[in-house]
Amino acid sequence: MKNIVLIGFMGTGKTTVGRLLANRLGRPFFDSDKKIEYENNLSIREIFEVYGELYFRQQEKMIIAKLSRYNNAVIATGGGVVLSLENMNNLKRNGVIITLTASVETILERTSRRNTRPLLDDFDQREKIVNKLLKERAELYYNADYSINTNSKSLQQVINEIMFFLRQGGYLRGKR
Ligand SMILES: Nc1ncnc2c1ncn2[C@@H]1O[C@H](COP(=O)(O)OP(=O)(O)O)[C@@H](O)[C@H]1O
Ligand SMILES: O=C(O)C1=C[C@@H](OP(=O)(O)O)[C@@H](O)[C@H](O)C1
Ligand SMILES: [Mg+2]
Repeated sequence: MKNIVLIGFMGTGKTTVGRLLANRLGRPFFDSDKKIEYENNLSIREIFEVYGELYFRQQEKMIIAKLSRYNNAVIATGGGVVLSLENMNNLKRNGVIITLTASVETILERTSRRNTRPLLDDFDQREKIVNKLLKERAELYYNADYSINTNSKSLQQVINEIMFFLRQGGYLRGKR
């Protein structure tokens, strides 16, 4: 069975939704950021601080290439995965791609709970940075099989919507 791959901006819910969806489907779950942290024995924040973003993007490419060879998994990606066409081609080869979206307001609210995202460190500039990055990336997030606006939807609602799409698309082979 194809992998189910979640893409989208920071704070749209990829990591949280991915884990719950994998539970619901009884499939293995992988988060590319978690894998990068594990393989480097450093947090994403530390990787950015010590080695810089370029190194992080190289690590991300390697991990995405690896995860893309899996089957039947749910894969949550980092928000910048779309910046590389190579990443997207790898993920698409054996995956159905679902984009999660949210408004700037929702993104700011959800990403303010934990400061684990080095790109959003500058507190006073966060709204500006989110707007700028969204502008640069918005089009890239269209590169998907399905898209869900998660604004004012509960996690359960988002997961139900994904399940509906997967069933309709025949991605679940008649399973619940
Ligand atoms: N639909 C939702 N409703 C309410 N909170 C959400 C929703 N989706 C995600 N969150 C919360 O937003 C925060 C960021 O979610 P996360 O899964 O880390 O996003 P991402 O991996 O896309 O950056 C978490 O605290 C998570 O619980
Ligand atoms: O958008 C980005 O460039 C990033 C998103 C983060 O993941 P989440 O989207 O899960 O927050 C993480 O990969 C890193 O901080 C860079
Ligand atoms: Mg995440």
